Amino acid sequence: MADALISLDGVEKVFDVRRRVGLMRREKRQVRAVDGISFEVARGEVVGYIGPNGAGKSTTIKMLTGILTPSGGRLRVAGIDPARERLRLAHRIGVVFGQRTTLWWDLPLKDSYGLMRRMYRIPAARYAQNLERCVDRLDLAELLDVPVRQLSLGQRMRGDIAAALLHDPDVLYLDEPTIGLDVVSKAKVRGFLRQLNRELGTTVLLTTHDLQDIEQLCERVMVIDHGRLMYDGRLDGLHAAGPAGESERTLVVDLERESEPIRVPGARVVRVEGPRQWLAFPAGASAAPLVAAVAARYPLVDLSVREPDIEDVIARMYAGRG
Ligand SMILES: Nc1ncnc2c1ncn2[C@@H]1O[C@H](COP(=O)(O)OP(=O)(O)OP(=O)(O)O)[C@@H](O)[C@H]1O
Repeated sequence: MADALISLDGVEKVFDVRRRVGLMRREKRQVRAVDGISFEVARGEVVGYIGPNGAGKSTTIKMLTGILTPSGGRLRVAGIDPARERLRLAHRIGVVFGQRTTLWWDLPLKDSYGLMRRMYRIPAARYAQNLERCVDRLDLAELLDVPVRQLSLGQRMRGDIAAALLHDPDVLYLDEPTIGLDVVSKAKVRGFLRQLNRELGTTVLLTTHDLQDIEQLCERVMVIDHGRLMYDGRLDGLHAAGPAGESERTLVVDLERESEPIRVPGARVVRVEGPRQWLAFPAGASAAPLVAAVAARYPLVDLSVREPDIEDVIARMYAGRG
């Protein structure tokens, strides 16, 4: 990739773990948290990095920030080896951990930002401009004088995102940025990130368990499991990556009244709740003949088609390859 901002080549991270077995004995064991991962991210991309608990996502992000040193392989961010030049890298990246704040708990938001300004030696004009943009777009004006500990989770998250952007990073790492937020706050955060990428071309690497984050923000996803890359490509391609023929869509049918499970060719009933029934059919097949068949034989009130759930598809992908 000519314009790769992030590149990993066979990156590994092995942890030595000591475990007590019985009363006296200790057992030494190695955990391969990241097991030979290679990928590149171009400037301006928004990439989702997803996988089940313990897959190795946080370990990868920690290596990309220089917090952890890889056990093997080669890694570069903006041309910098993160573990060797962590401080230089800090000026080029922004990091937001959903579960943890980088702000000073007892200080008003604006004082935290002032400290960031000094830490990163941000020139006054640039600082003023970046702060104004974040305050405006993230709705922070009313919150600047409030100590961080008094902010709600959604407000605190917006405050954290602003803090990560004051020094104009090329790359933003987001680890679960919408975890625990209500629907309105999630929408605000996602909207801001889309705008940030569109207007400033900031490259984003996003770790999340919320598949709506991925659907609304990322054109490309990488799926990691047991420290290995299982999939790297477009989101819609994930469906095709599942075991052949298993990806399904669902026809949700509302009948006039409760009835026996619907019987039509090419679909099977997977759930019944009162007058509502769910019929699964192959994702590649057209819904039209199915809808016609149901409408011809059953008294209908309403119909809708549900696309395959990405979480299901990923689960199936793991099951198929595991
Ligand atoms: N400091 C450490 N010492 C020992 N083992 C670790 C350490 N950090 C992570 N691991 C192990 O490495 C593996 C990958 O963990 P990691 O936190 O990267 O997963 P994750 O994909 O971020 O999971 P989650 O979605 O739960 O945050 C797990 O088996 C974990 O127990």
